[in-house]
Amino acid sequence: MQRTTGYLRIYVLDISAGCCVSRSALHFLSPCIAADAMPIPVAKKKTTNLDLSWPPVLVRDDETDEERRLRVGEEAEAKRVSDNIDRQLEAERLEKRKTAGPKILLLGTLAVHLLFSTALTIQPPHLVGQAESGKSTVLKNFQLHFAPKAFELEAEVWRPVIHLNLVRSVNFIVNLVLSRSQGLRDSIQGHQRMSSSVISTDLRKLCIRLAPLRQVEENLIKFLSGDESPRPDTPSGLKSQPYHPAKAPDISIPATNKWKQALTRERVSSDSRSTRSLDRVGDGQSRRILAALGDDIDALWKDSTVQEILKSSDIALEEQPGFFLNQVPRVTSEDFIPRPDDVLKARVTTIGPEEHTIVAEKGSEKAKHWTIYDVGGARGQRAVWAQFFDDVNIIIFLAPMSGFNQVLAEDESVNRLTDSLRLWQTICSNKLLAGVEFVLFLNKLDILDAKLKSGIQFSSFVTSYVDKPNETKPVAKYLLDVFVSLHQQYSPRRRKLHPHLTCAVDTKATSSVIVRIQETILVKILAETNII
Ligand SMILES: Nc1nc2c(ncn2[C@@H]2O[C@H](COP(=O)(O)OP(=O)(O)OP(=O)(O)O)[C@@H](O)[C@H]2O)c(=O)[nH]1
Ligand SMILES: [Mg+2]
Repeated sequence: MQRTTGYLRIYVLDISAGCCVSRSALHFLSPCIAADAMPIPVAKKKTTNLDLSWPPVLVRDDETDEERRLRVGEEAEAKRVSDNIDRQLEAERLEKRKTAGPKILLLGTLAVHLLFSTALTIQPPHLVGQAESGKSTVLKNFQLHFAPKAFELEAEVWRPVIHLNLVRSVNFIVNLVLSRSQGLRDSIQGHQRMSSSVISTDLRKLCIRLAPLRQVEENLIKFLSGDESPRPDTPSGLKSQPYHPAKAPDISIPATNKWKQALTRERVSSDSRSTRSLDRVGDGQSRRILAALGDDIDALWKDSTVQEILKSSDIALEEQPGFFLNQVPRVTSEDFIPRPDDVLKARVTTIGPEEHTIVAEKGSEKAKHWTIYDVGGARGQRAVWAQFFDDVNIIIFLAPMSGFNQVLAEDESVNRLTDSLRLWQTICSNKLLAGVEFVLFLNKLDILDAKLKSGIQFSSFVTSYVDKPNETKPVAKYLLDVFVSLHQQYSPRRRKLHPHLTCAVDTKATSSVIVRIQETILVKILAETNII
């Protein structure tokens, strides 16, 4: 229904027999029905000429006593039904109110990029950019914090994703080693090449023994995308990416979590821990191959030549998403059930906005619904993101501090930290969000720490950081100050900012941050309802 200037126009009207329409809705519609659903002028001031009483009285002049008795009976019944519906609706509304919880929007740099290019018609410098800030990982932390049982039940569903993460890392290394071994062109510019003679026959043989993992990668891709046909690039968005010289490829699975739902159903409908049911679920064969090759995978990762090749190529696989090579025996064992920290480390690129409802399992929040919107980086999804602005209590913005020496995957001329700062400025200055409180996660503190400890100089990339110690604490404090001052400078009006230095894969530390976010939301709600 839509109100146009001076007219009430009904575009969709379907009141079929048995259809539940509340009295208030019928009140509103009755004049239009009487006017054959034609546009009618809406009285601007006086509406008394419209009979809005219920039930609508359509009494014939020649009505007999019997007809009157029937009509009055029908009207009484109609009123009873209508009152019932109203009561039901009110009860539903109250129930919903009881369980309705906060709404949170998770934003990281890439999502904000695209979102604002639509909402404000600003043409951002780069339309594709930085992902991996940790949005989905924070979402998992919320799930673990509020609904640990549900999280644990779902953990097994992540196993094929973790296996795919692992297999892709292995295939990446094998590609790298073989390319050296065969004297193929090294596409990593500016890095020292190793001569083919450095690769021992044993290492070459090890790589050949691991060849079946290519097929495992294909199988897991098909399995997760629900695709039966052997295509390298499935329409579902889960892509078998080409070999990249410096990075093990990510997995992209479309939003809506269909793969998870499908796998959860399979898991629930069978005893998935038995080998028979594993075959039925579909990843049984991949698991058996991985279990058989576990020792070889471990040997590959621990091989000194492999480590040397990675180091000389400036590739720190352990800092890349979806890294499981340091836990090969456990992850490749046939009875592997992922632990919460494995699930947090599992990497799937989010495509499209996802709405997640978490039903709190315990405490004062029990049965409360937390709605969290996790947005990803797909270009085609940008138009729908703006709708998530409505009604959110809090926006969590994630900026990975470890990105100071990295560039965007899709635009190598842009530093990741610069990109985060620009987007933070854009989101802070957005008028639509003037009334929304922001939680800032300066994330990946652990990776920042590892990088600085390995000798990478922060000031070489952030030249304004002069003569200060190359240590985690002062660097993190410096970044925090920069983000806070941008927020102060660009917010349309004063508002609170809740900044945190985080490591989203540390569930304990993140859990205490979530408790603080809970308190923030509570204070905000109380303030809005004038209780404080
Ligand atoms: N070491 C470390 N890894 C992290 C941290 N936060 C996230 N990660 C990892 O970084 C990877 C990317 O995180 P995601 O949560 O998938 O990133 P995202 O922002 O959702 O990325 P898109 O979905 O592509 O937009 C995952 O493998 C996480 O486990 C952190 O604080 N420390
Ligand atoms: Mg994500």
